[in-house]
Amino acid sequence: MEEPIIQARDLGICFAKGKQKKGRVKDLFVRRSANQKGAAAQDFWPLRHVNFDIFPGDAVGIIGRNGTGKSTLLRLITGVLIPDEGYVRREGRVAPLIALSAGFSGDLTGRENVNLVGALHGMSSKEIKSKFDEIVDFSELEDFIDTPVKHYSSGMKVRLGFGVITQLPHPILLVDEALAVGDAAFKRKCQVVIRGLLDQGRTLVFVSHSEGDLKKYCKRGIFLDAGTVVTDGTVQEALDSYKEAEERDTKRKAEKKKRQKAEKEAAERAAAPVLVPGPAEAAT
Ligand SMILES: Nc1ncnc2c1ncn2[C@@H]1O[C@H](COP(=O)(O)OP(=O)(O)OP(=O)(O)O)[C@@H](O)[C@H]1O
Repeated sequence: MEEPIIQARDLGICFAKGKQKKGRVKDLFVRRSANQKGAAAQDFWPLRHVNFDIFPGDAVGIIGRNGTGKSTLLRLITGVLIPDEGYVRREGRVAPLIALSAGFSGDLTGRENVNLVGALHGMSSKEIKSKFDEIVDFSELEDFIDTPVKHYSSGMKVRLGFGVITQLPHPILLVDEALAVGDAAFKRKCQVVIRGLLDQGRTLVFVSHSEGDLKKYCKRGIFLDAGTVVTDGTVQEALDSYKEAEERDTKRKAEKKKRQKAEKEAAERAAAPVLVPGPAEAAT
């Protein structure tokens, strides 16, 4: 049987509310389990007991409401975050487009960032040189390639990030909402590139709120809710499950509002003074 390229088992991560997650490198030396942490009351688990297998060539959409741990899951897959429970195992390197800027340094120019990010992801200077024109051409930043990235718009950063990251030869591509900021022409170009990578047998894990994009790229969908996998099936099944959860939630909220309104009205009625007719009124 084929081996998974990404495997998550009982995966969980704990954050402290109001605090930034502990640093990765420090964490390698000071490793404490979630249960041993001090401010347990402040701890929360955006993801817990998450299990899945992703196979080479899969294109998987990660679906879920805001704050349900989709980006956190991608960060766990890349190894930027370390789980507090369970594990996520990767067979092969990851090309991550998980932040708008793809890890760029604002003070460096586009050109310097291409060299830096390419090198950080393991490209040799010869490889970067050979891909450079294609990256600049794709991102349409010829006139701005020597401008510091901090002066780029979010769309420009994503274009350059997409250009660099999709040139990496790594078998796993992670994309987090990167297409959301692009205009229609950019989206069309991305579609061609992503299709090409999938045709080469790359594996895609794709976070998006766009049903259209999810259906365009992914056959499979994982719906995350309340920190865990609720549905792992076709992208349509995961989307249906997501919509059902949304409808249930909207209904629950409406019912709660109605109940609160009724309770408030009843309390107001109970507190209102009872008007007793005076003797003159009573005589008429
Ligand atoms: N580094 C961090 N430190 C502490 N809490 C964090 C950290 N990163 C994310 N969180 C919290 O973890 C939860 C999950 O966040 P995450 O960004 O993974 O959600 P998401 O599903 O990607 O949301 P969205 O759809 O809005 O992008 C949120 O409550 C968020 O505030």
